[in-house]
Amino acid sequence: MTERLKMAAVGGGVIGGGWIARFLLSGHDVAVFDPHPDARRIIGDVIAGAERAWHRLFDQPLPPRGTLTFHDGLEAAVAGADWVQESVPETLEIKHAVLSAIAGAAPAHALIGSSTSGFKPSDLHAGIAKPARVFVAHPFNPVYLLPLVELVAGPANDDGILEDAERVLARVGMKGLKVRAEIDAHIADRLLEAVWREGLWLVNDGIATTAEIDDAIRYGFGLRWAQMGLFETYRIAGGEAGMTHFIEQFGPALKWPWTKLMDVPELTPELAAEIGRQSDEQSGLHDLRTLERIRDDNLVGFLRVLRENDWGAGQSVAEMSETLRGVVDDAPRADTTPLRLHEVTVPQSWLDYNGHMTEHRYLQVMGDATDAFLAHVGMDAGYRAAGRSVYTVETHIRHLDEVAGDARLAVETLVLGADAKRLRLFHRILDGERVVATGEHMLMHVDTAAGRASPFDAPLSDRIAALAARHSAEPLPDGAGGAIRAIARAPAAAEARG
Ligand SMILES: NC(=O)C1=CN([C@@H]2O[C@H](COP(=O)(O)OP(=O)(O)OC[C@H]3O[C@@H](n4cnc5c(N)ncnc54)[C@H](O)[C@@H]3O)[C@@H](O)[C@H]2O)C=CC1
Ligand SMILES: C[N+](C)(C)CC(=O)CC(=O)[O-]
Repeated sequence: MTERLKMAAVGGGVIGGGWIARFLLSGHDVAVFDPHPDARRIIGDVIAGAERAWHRLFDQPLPPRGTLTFHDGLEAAVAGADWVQESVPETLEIKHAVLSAIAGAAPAHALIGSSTSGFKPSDLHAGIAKPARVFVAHPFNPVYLLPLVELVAGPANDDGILEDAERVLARVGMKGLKVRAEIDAHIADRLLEAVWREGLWLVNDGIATTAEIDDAIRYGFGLRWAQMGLFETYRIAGGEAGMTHFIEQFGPALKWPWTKLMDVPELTPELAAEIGRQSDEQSGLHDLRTLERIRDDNLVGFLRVLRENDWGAGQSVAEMSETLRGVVDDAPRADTTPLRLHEVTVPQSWLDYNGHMTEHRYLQVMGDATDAFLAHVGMDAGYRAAGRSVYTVETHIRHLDEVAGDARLAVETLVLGADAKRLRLFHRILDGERVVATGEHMLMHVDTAAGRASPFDAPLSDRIAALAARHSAEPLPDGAGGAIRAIARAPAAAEARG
């Protein structure tokens, strides 16, 4: 049984809303305090966008959402919480008042993270009577998609608090990065501020528009940064001689007066208005929700590729996918007959020239459903590392109906038979109520080192046998055991000539 955590969110704006969505979609309960009169609607919109993005990111059933409650007072929201996330405006006065109230009302074991972008833990602690449980947990927007959280503690914190925080964050798919020492703006905002400062100068000096600066990022180095960051990218840029050569070649330029990093242009009303005008010209054809959707779809695409390549943030997504499977396996629906273990939203890139899901994607959906089944019966990385796996030796697919982009597909799975070494699975792909395909698959258990068939190991064999026995009470599904329909073959060439 996976323990459901009790989360509290104080502040539910851009960042608080993102935390709330991530917690809920991971299956944990969230209690919210935000005095904004529209807080429920604003948070509801963020959750809807986040759920849409998660359906595109994770090709599997999501656990039932946790319970969301709104409270009129901060004390009621944080009562009984395991984790409280503070995301109120970035003003030290407000942070002190709110964090003091949280630390006074939350249980002694609660972890209290502040989303602050720039304040050090000691800045926060200076205005709090009970600072030991309050630390910096700085996320990135959109919080429900980007895994990073910078974790910073100060001298007043309990020992080991960041390690505890890391463990909780891993359960909601986030990567805690412990910052070794307190500094203003942690690590990432130092870097972001440097680029932001330079961007403001380039607009101020009339060198580039907001759109041109964004193009300079998104068509070039921004793409590199998402997957390798700064130093690994430059190591490669040093060629065969590597990083040392890169520094020799480009290091001296750092002393040239290229940048204006120590200064910031006067943010006059005129400059702010000009940046606003350029930004409207660049992005004003899309409303905020459309821009958020475009951003989320692009991020999901990157994350999916990084996951396929087992690289960077994609590893966090893969780990979260396993965590979510665990949560779903605890839910009653995992025991239904037939099993429903796999769901996927059809990306536009899966469509063919007819505008329908192309044929090999049907097999991909079935293959992923088979993997979900194998995980369900206990075939995990440890089992495979011990030299045991399954190979598919035969497949018969019936393509029954068209599937459009963005369709949410679910797969029902029956065990039609099993013996010591073989497993016969039957999948039905459903688009709502419509059966759009069926697939029947024979899988062979193998000893991968010896390269030959071998019996399933216990307890996998017992779980498969139990499911096979339960599923044998079901009528044989339509299409099971079928072969491709015969049509008359053309006469042989010689006969045709005669
Ligand atoms: N917006 C961003 O890109 C990022 C912001 N952050 C940090 O997150 C925190 C929040 O920023 P945003 O979400 O952008 O601000 P926001 O203005 O969107 O949201 C702040 C929310 O706090 C609520 N609030 C105000 N006083 C409150 C109180 N006393 N108790 C409870 N709720 C209260 C407001 O009603 C509002 O909904 C800040 O510390 C900021 O530095 C961190 C990462 C990125
Ligand atoms: C602008 N900002 C300092 C609030 C940005 C962040 O803190 C992180 C982000 O999401 O870019």
